[in-house]
Amino acid sequence: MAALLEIEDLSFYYHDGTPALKGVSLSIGEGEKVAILGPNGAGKSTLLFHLNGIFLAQQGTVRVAGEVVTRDNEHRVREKVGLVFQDPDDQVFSPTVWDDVAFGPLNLGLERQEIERRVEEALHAVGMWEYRSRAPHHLSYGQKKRVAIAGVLAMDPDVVVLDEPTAFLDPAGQRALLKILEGLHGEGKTVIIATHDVDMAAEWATSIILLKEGRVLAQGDTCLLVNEELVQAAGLRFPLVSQVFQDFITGNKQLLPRTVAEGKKVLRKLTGI
Ligand SMILES: Nc1ncnc2c1ncn2[C@@H]1O[C@H](COP(=O)(O)OP(=O)(O)OP(=O)(O)O)[C@@H](O)[C@H]1O
Repeated sequence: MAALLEIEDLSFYYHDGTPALKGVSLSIGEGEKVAILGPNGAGKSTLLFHLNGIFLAQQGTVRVAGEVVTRDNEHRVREKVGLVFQDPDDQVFSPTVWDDVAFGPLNLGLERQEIERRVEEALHAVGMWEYRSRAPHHLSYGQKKRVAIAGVLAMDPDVVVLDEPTAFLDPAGQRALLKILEGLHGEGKTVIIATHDVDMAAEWATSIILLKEGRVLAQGDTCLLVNEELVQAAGLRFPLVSQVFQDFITGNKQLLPRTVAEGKKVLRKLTGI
C-alpha cells in the first residue's frame, strides 16, 4: 500500500535565503504515530507547514494520499491534514472560544447541528467546554493551546499534525493531551508531532524521524532514541528510563528499556519482585 504522506527530496528556502530544508525524503503510513525530533532550528516547523499546504514545495514533492500538494488542491489537503501551530496566538483569533472552534467546521459548510456537535465534542475532548463563552485572548497560554487543538479536532481530519503539543502544558494537561492523541489514533487517524520531549516520544510514538540542519538523520522505531551516535548528532538525550538502566545493561544498547512499562519489566526480572 502507498504511504499516506510521501515527501521526496524536499528543499525550502525562506525569503532571506535561509535554507530550512535540504533534500528531505520520508514517508508516513496510515495510522502511524510519528514523533519528529531535532534541535532548535532543525526544520521541524518548516516541514510541518508542508504537510497541509501552508508552504508549497519549492524543490521536490509532497504527496498526501497519493496526490501531489499544489496551489490547486491545497484547500482539499487542509481538510485531510489538520495542523496545530506551535504558538496558539497564531491560530486562535475569534471573539469567543466557541466561535474559534466553530470557525473551521463553518468554513466546511456543515449544517448548524453538525457544527454544534463537533464543537461540543472537541471542547469536551480538550477539557475546555466550561470556557466556551470566554475570549481566547483572556486565556492562559496552555488553555489557548487546548482551544487550538479543539479547532483542529472539530475539522475531523484524517491526519492530525501538532507542533510542540506538550510545550507549556501542565502535567495534567500533558496527560490529557496524550489521552487525546491515543483517542485519535484509536479512531484510525494518523498523528504526527514535532517535539523536544524525548520521554513522550519514547512512550508514545511508533515511528521516529530525526531532523538536523534541514536534513533527515534517520527514520525508524523508538530504538533510534537509544542509538548513541544518532542521539548525539541530533542534540538529544536518551529517554530518562533508558538512562537509569544504562550502566546496568551492558552490550547492546538497543535492548535498553525506553518506556516506564519496559523499565518495570526489566526490574521485575532482575529483582524477582
Ligand atoms: N520566517 C523565517 N525567515 C527566515 N528564516 C526562518 C524563518 N522561520 C524559520 N527560519 C529558519 O529556518 C530554519 C528552520 O526553522 P524551523 O522553525 O523550521 O525549525 P524548528 O526545528 O521547528 O525549530 P524549533 O525547535 O526551535 O521550533 C532555522 O534556521 C530558522 O532560523
